[in-house]
Formats: sequence, C-alpha cells, structure tokens
Amino acid sequence: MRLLEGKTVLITGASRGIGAAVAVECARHGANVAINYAASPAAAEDVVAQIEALGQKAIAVKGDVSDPAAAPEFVKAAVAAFGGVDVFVSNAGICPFHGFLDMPVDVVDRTIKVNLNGAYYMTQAAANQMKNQGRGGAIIAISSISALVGGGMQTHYTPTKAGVHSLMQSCAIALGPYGIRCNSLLPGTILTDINKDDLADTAKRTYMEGRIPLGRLGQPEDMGGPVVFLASDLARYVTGAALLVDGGAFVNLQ
Ligand SMILES: NC(=O)C1=CN([C@@H]2O[C@H](COP(=O)(O)OP(=O)(O)OC[C@H]3O[C@@H](n4cnc5c(N)ncnc54)[C@H](OP(=O)(O)O)[C@@H]3O)[C@@H](O)[C@H]2O)C=CC1
Ligand SMILES: C[C@H](O)[C@@H]1OC(=O)[C@H](O)[C@@H]1O
Repeated sequence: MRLLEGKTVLITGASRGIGAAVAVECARHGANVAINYAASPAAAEDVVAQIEALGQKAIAVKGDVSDPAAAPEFVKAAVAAFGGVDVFVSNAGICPFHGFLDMPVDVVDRTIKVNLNGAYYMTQAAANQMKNQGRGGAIIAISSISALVGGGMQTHYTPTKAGVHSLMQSCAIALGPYGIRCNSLLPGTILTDINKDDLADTAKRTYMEGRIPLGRLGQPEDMGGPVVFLASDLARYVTGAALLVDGGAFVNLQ
C-alpha cells in the first residue's frame, strides 16, 4: 500500500542520515521529494538518484536552514518543480558534543540557529505555502528522545530538540484551522554521522545498546515508516503529538 501517492514532500537536511532515509521511504510510498542540503552536494545527488530509481521525481536544493532566506527559496524551488507542498519534514540538525562549563559561545549559538531557528523559518515557509494552496498538509519535525531527557555533553542541543517539539505543539494550534497537522518524531539513538565519533567509544556504545529493550541502536531506515505514517491520511486526526521511536530506550528505567 502506497501511502503518499501523488504527494509532494519537502525534507531539510536530507543529503545524509535520517533525512536521506526518510526521503527515500517517502518516494517508495509514491511521493515526489524535494531535499534540502547545506554542504554535501554529491550525497544529495545520490539521494536524488535513489528516488528517481524508484520511479519518482526529486530535486536537491542547497541552503543553510539557519539563513531565513533559505526557507522561501526551498519552498519556491519545490513548487516550481512539483506544483505544491503537501508534506514538510524539518530534519536538518547538528550536535557537536561538548561539555557545559566550557561551552564556546559560537557552538551553542550555531546549534540553536541551525536546529531551532532553522526549523522555525522552514516550517513557517512551508506552512504559508500549504495555507495558500487551501488543501491542508502535514508537518513533521524530527525532534528527539533528547527533548525528554538530558545529556551532559548535549546541554546546547537538548533544548533545541525540546524547542522543535514545542514548535510543533504551537503550530498544531495555529495551523489546525487550515487543515495542517503538525507532529514531532522523537528518535532514540540512531547510527549516523552525527554520533559516529561519540559512539566510536566502545564503552559508551555498549552502554547505549544495553539501555535498549529491542537490543540494538537504530538505523536511519527505522525512521522512514513512522514519518510516512504521520505524513499520511492514516494519521488524519493526529496533530500536536510526539511519536517516540527509540527501541524502548526511554521507558527502560530498570
Ligand atoms: N542520529 C540520532 O541519534 C538522532 C538524530 N536526531 C535528529 O535527526 C536529525 C538528522 O540527524 P542525523 O541524520 O543523525 O544527522 P547527520 O549528521 O547524519 O545528517 C545531518 C543532515 O543535516 C544536514 N544539515 C546540517 N546542517 C545543516 C544546515 N545548516 N542546513 C541544511 N542542512 C543541514 C546535513 O547536510 P549537509 O551534509 O549537506 O550539510 C545532513 O544531511 C537532526 O535534527 C538530529 O538532531 C534526533 C534524534 C536522534
Ligand atoms: C547525536 C546523539 O547521538 C543523538 O541525538 C539525539 O537526539 C539522541 O538523543 C542521541 O543522543
């Protein structure tokens, strides 16, 4: 069953990792996909090729989500290519692991600008397009289990993940009258470039794996199905919600 037949999906930060896997899964469900990327053009073109191999259309649009001008440019490019926007996935994010007491100002500022401000600008641009089209839509922010629990080396990062979920909650109210649903996906620890160095520490990796009832860290492809669900009409009465996809890590107290 193809759940996104004929839909246009826009995803930020989709040249690699979770965004790339979500883009391909949306295409597998019949969507045409516009991906945004900042610094990896070759990887972005590879994602476009994977989508085209599935028989769908795709474009890659360069832009730093922390630049407010990048948001309308991304939406404009997608509308020019595919005629509209049905689903927007706010995924682009960074997590430069660093201790709290000596956190450099530029690291905390950059993390907030990319993860939170970027999500805000992009969501606003996509929502305006959906409102003008008059046929509703679905917005999904890639938040995190880190919206709910802390990390000693992530004091600059976890507030941004709580922030994007809060953004979805408020947007669910602001955009509900236009038929636009807004939800968050809260991944657990997923093996991507963002945590490659952190999880190269085998003691830490073993500890993280041991916390997960399903017995393994996540793969980017594990996020595809949950995003497609939230984007699809199967979730037509779901808005303002948070879907935790973590192999059970969050509930594992003892
Ligand atoms: N991996 C994990 O364990 C978890 C990740 N998440 C969240 O998932 C999202 C994706 O992370 P993940 O796939 O792991 O990370 P990756 O590092 O694998 O991929 C990050 C993606 O974001 C893009 N990106 C980074 N900065 C910008 C920017 N300023 N503007 C546009 N695109 C940008 C990168 O593109 P390019 O290379 O072109 O710059 C890349 O495509 C993030 O928001 C992260 O917080 C949430 C929970 C867990
Ligand atoms: C980057 C981390 O490994 C990852 O990011 C998150 O949001 C998760 O909570 C993990 O800590």
